[in-house]
Amino acid sequence: ASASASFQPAEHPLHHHDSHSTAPTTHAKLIEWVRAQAALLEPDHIHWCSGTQEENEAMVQDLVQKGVMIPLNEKLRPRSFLTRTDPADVARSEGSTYICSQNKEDAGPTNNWIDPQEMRGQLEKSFRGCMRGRTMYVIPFSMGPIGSPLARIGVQVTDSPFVVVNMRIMTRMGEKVLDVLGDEGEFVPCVHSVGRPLAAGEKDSLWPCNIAERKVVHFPETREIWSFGSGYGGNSLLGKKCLALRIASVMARDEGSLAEHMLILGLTSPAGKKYYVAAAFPSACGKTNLAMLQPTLPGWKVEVVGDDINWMAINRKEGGLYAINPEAGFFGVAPGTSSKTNPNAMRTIEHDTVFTNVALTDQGDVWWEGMTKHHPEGKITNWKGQVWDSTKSDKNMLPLAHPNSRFTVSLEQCPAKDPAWDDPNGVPISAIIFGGRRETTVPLVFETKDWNHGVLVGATVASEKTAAAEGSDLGQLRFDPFAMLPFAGYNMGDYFGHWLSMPERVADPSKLPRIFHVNWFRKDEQGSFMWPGFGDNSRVLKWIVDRLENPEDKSLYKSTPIGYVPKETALDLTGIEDQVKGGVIQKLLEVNNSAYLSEVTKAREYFVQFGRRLPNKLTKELNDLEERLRKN
Ligand SMILES: C=CCn1c(=O)c2[nH]c(Cc3ccc(NC(C)=O)cc3)nc2n(CCCC)c1=O
Ligand SMILES: [Mn+2]
Repeated sequence: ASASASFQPAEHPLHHHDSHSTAPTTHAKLIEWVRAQAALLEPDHIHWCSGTQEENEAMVQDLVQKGVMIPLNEKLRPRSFLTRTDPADVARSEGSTYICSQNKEDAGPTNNWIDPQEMRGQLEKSFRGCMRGRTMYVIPFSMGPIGSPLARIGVQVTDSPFVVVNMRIMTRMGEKVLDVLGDEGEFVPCVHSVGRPLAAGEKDSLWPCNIAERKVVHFPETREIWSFGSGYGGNSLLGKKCLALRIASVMARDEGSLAEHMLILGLTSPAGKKYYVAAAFPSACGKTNLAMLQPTLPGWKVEVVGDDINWMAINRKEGGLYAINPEAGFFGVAPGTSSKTNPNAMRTIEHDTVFTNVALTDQGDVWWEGMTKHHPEGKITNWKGQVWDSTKSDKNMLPLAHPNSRFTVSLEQCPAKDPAWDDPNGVPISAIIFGGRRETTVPLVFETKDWNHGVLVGATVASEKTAAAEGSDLGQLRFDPFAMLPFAGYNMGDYFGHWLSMPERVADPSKLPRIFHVNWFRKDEQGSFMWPGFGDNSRVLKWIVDRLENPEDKSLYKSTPIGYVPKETALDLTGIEDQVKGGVIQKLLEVNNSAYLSEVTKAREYFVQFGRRLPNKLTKELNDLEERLRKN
């Protein structure tokens, strides 16, 4: 850890407190770092989290008693709770998220940057004394199975017990991590505060936060994370986006591995053969739904290793890339989740789940838009705590659940978890899928020609701005390279370069995963979706497996300027013939060269911002694509 990198606090004696749990006796470096934070933050108490069930129950009871966590109906949803945030603290705050590398160019044009010394001054002002009247919880946590060679350890100090409860679900947290850390072990130092010191006797609010001074700051060279003023998910559970993506992507660049915003799923064919697939999608593409897919194709099985983050490293013994899900839980978007769209998610959250900003029924259960076709009967309390009456249907109380409302639940209790979900050695990745949300132009699925072409496709992942989001520039592309736009911890041009460097790092490049692109969202002239999606996406997964198994089989694909596209006869459409009849499949698999030439133009425009940091190999891939499109 870069304990020394934290502020040089004025030498305050560490307040001697009746800490509820005992501080570790060894781990000198960790103790020193905690002392330095306590001297800066000036908490009234320090509590070293053990991670035990007893400790968790005590914290939950305390939060229930305060009204921060509302117990749900014990019969309908046992040991589950609802928490409402401050309406101003409902999502990641991208505008106040910073990558403070030594020099601005290393953060790159897609990240906010402030001079690190300037930022340290700002943080010093915000953090000094901010935990007065509160308890500083010390959370040792492992991202990845404890002791796994692919895992990384962090230690977070926070003044939010709600954060502790959620970190216990989302990470491997507590004393057992310290045993692995040992005396000299490296850990990522994470400092978090809601930014609301309490005066003696002052009553705490249900959701303390400090929106005016909210900031989430990363110092990549020293691998530090500082988050102030927000209690919300991605801003406060620092193992997730901050460590597992922004800091880990910098570590991966330096170590020759990959830290990606990807789901990992296990796919078993009717023949009983098992493949592991990773996939990156921009938001609103249903990444969690794919991770837990219930295939409609008979005999096919999908099991989930992870739905959000993927750490892949070269396996020297076996060759190729092996992946772990560094997380131990799901922090899923609730709206749109139903027994139709994701039955496995609905079964996972039947108990021991923490819900944030969903609606509360008069039965004491949760509800959100899309869970059922219609609002449930009776009175429902919306995410702001206002009571909505289905007979009056007052519009300005909608939506009842916030669009970014979440469920926090342990992966352990998912009925579709893969047997290797927590295998410390990771799982071998056979295919990487990139996806976009495109109503036009992009076919249902295609395979890229080789790794470098695959990197170009990853770099040009995009979603059309949906009517809802952007009124005017409909059909405009919103690029989200590798779905990492808010999460790459360094210059995006260099990030592309790192992906392009992988073939030189492995002994046998043919063992690298094959790269595909999918698009579930094509619409016809009437504006209806052409592809049934959901469980029927298993037909695309089957084609991908067929391609992995029989790369020479010419009946499976046609070669096009953008890559290998299924021959229509190569897609197993058993049972959905009616839904895709009348030329729909031909449209879904068609490659329109002139339409793709405008894709090339848009990509060139997008890449201008990376200047000389854009790898030449990527420019070459784009030029080759353009040449192929012009020739045909
Ligand atoms: C594994 C599933 C992936 N997937 C999809 O494959 C998918 N496809 C669509 C578009 C669509 C919507 C409705 C229907 N059908 C009916 C009956 O409404 C079909 C396709 N929406 C989809 N969604 C939901 C996106 C918002 C998060 C989705 O998650
Ligand atoms: Mn995500």
